Amino acid sequence: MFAIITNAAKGKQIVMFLDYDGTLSPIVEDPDRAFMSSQMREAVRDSAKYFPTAIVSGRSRDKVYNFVKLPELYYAGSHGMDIKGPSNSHNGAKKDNKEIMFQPASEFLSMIDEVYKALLHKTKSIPGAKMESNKFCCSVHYRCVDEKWWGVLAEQVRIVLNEYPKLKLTQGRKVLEIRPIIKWDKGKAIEFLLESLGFASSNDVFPIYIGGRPSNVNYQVLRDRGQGVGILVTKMPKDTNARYTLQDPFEVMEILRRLAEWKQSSSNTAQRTMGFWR
Ligand SMILES: O=P(O)(O)OC[C@H]1O[C@H](O[C@H]2O[C@H](CO)[C@@H](O)[C@H](O)[C@H]2O)[C@H](O)[C@@H](O)[C@@H]1O
Repeated sequence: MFAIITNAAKGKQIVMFLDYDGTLSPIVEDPDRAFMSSQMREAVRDSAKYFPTAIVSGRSRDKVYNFVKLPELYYAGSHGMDIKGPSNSHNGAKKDNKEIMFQPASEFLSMIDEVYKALLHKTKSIPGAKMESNKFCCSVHYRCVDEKWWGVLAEQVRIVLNEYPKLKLTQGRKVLEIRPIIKWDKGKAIEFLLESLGFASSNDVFPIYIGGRPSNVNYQVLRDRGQGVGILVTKMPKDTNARYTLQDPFEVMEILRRLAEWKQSSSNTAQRTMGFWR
C-alpha cells in the first residue's frame, strides 16, 4: 500500500485527513479517557510538517483539540460542523495566513443543548448509558450498557427526538448520535478544507483520509473527486468504500511516520540535485 500511495502522490501535495477515535487513539470504554500516545502525537506532528493535516471527528472541536494538542493542525469537530484552521501554516497549503473558521450549524446550538439535557434526564436510569455533548451534536454511548437495555435506551432517545423534527439520529460504534438535519457532514468538511487550502479544482493534490467507519461519506468524497485514497482502520474485513485498510492505530502511526520520512528524503534529494547544478 505504501509504495502505491507514494507513487500516486509523486509531484502532488498530500493533504492528510485523520479521524480521532479508533484511528489515533484506541477505542476505550470511557470516551473521556480516549488518550493518544505521545509517539502518535509525534507522528501526527511529523505529518503536519510536510502535509496540511486535519483531524475530522464527531467529537467537539475543543475536546478533540485537548486530546491532540497540536496547534499546527486543522480541526473539524462535531462531524465537520465546526472547522478551524491554524493561524499560520507552511506545509504545502497554497493559501496561507488566512485563518479558516466555519460553523454551518450554529443556529442549532441551543436546540442541541436542550436535547442533550433532555436525554441526560431520560437516560440516567439506564445502567452504563453515558451522554456526551459534542457542541453541534451529541452522543448517547451504550458501550457499557447491557444488551438487554439497548431497546429501552433506543426508545428513550426516539421519544425525545420525536419533539425535534430538525434533528436526526445516526449510529456509530456503540453510540447513537443526534445531529441537525443540515446537508453537512465530514465529507463536506473535507471538501471545504481542500477548497480553503486552494485545491478546489486542482489536479496537484492527493488527499488521504484515514478513518474508523466502514461506510463513510469521507471515502466517497475522494472517490468522487477521483483523487487520493481512503483507508479504513479495522481488524475485521468490512464492507467499505475505502480503498485500503489498516489494522489499528499502531499501523496508522507507522504509515504517518513513513510518509513524512519519504517526503523529507525526497525534498533532500531535490535540494541536493539543485545544489549539484548550481
Ligand atoms: O469521529 P467518529 O469516528 O465518527 O466517531 C464519533 C464518536 O467517537 C467517540 O466515540 C467512540 O470512541 C469512544 C472512545 O474510544 C468509545 O467509547 C465509543 O464507543 C465510540 O463510539 C465519541 O466519544 C463520540 O461522541 C462520537 O460520536
